[in-house]
Amino acid sequence: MENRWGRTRPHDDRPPTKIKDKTIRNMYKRMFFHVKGHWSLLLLALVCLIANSLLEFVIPQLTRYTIDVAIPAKDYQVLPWIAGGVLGTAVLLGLFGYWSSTTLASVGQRAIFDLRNELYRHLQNLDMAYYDRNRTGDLMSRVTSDVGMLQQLVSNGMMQIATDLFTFTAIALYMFYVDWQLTLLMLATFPLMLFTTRMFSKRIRSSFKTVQQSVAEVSNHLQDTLSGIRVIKSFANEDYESERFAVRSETNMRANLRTVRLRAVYEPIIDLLNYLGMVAVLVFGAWQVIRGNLTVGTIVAFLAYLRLLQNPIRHFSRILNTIQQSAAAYERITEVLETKPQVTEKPDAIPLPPVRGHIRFRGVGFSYRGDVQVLKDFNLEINPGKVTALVGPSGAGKSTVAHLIARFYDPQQGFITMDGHELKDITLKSLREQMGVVSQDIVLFNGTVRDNIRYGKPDATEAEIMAAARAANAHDFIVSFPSGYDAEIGERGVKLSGGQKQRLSIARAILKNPRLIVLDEATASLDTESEHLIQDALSRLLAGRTCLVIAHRLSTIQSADRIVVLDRGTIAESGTHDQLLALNGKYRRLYDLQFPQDQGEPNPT
Ligand SMILES: Nc1ncnc2c1ncn2[C@@H]1O[C@H](COP(=O)(O)OP(=O)(O)OP(=O)(O)O)[C@@H](O)[C@H]1O
Repeated sequence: MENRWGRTRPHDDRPPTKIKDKTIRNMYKRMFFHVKGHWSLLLLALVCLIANSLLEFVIPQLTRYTIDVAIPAKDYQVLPWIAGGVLGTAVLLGLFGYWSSTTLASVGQRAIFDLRNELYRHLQNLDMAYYDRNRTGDLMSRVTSDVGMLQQLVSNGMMQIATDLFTFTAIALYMFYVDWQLTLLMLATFPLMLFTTRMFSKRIRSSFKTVQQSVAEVSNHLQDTLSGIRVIKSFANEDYESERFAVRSETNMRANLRTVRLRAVYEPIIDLLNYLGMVAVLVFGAWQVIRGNLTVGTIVAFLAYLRLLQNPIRHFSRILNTIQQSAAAYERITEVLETKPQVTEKPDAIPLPPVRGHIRFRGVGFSYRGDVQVLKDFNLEINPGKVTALVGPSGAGKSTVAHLIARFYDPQQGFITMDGHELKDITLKSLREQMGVVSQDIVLFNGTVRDNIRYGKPDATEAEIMAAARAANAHDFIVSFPSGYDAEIGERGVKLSGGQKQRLSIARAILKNPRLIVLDEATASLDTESEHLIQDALSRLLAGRTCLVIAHRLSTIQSADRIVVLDRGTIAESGTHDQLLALNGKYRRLYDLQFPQDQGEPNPT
């Protein structure tokens, strides 16, 4: 299934997709669903917020009492009580405020913790085709900055709306009770505020989506260029890359400026409408006081309540930003979460019994993107305990065969069996656990040498780790490091030479001790010494197992039990080295190309 959101386009000038109100509703549902384990905390926060709203009533009432009762009655005794009442209320407001914000923050953090982990788990389970379509930087920004946006929503926006509604209704009802005419007059500005808010919210929301997309572009660029910094330096392209980065940063800056401009217009309009409400209360209220219908204290209290009533609207403009930002982020997160992996396990998939390694491809047809057929009616048998080598020109489909065995992709036609079980019928874990893949693209993780060797068997003992390192001819160079097995290797093993990295990856595979080995041979040429050590390590790795060797150089596979020559997705020839040479076909031509000096004579090495 093609993910319509999957690909991000650099320099995308198209207007951002509009976020629907439904997205916001779903987001709220989802965030509440995520905090459902923490209802008690949420309830506590709600109680504190309601207490806060109720306490807001107290100070204006005390003010009204002072002006209307205490001052005319010259009641000195009551003043310390009023002072105490105001200060006490302020202290309580502070306490409830503290409790509500800390509880909300902890609910928010937990909801985000769950969501981020779910997202990461989902990403881990998506298939390779998904990673072919999507860029790493973009996915990274979804797990980091987009999830962070939602955090804002959970801890600031979500409950604030509930309490604002509560405060608003309580105060409005009270004011109606005291003076309905004044209240109606005051509320006349609110429809205008709502209309303005709605009008701006749409624009702000879509401009936030542009901001998020531009963050993803920046992140993509960073990921590509920082991990490929060697290439950039070797081409002396630092300035060129800096310029390309500046272009992406500029898109981000412009998108941010647009949102700032929108808010800069929106907020003063709301303030103006607020003042309009105040003018109405002041003028109409004063007129009522002059006519003797209202007391001065009531007007003062009314003005204080007006501020409280307007607070939710003012908050709303701030929360609006958070909501818009989070909705944009939420949409990008759900795009990932709703993507179903194409390579899935059947509900009744069985674990593969201890593998012998009898692999059969039957009428397999495969293409990566549906346009170019990489394998066509492909039939291959790999015998257990034997070394089968795949050779052929670049792009013939050799690595694809290995990808299909590991079930990184599923074929569109035909089927593949392992010891008689169709791959689709067995669990992915049991298949991959019994395979060792040693690839030309060696990935070592940041950590110590020991951590990297142990990756295939996390519970390995020290003795097992060292035995594997010895078998891979890696022990000697490891102990020559000042901290030996505890030596930290940099990101992707940059502190090691190419040959050392290969030997570590062989040690990792030897320790895992799989029955089936897929060896995607390195094309990089190494010095003779290193080459010899690696070949020696490999022969130990392959001994007694079922092996599929994807060979780029023919020198290393001449002793294979069977050599299969691939050409444009089909098998052109197969047999032993000598049989194939005698056939005088494609293998012979490949061989003569690589060893022009021994025309006709098999190379004994
Ligand atoms: N992830 C992918 N998405 C799309 N097309 C791909 C992908 N991987 C490989 N291909 C295409 O499939 C074809 C076979 O590729 P494959 O890597 O299997 O060839 P190969 O024989 O291993 O080549 P080489 O010897 O150069 O590694 C090539 O045309 C390649 O461009």
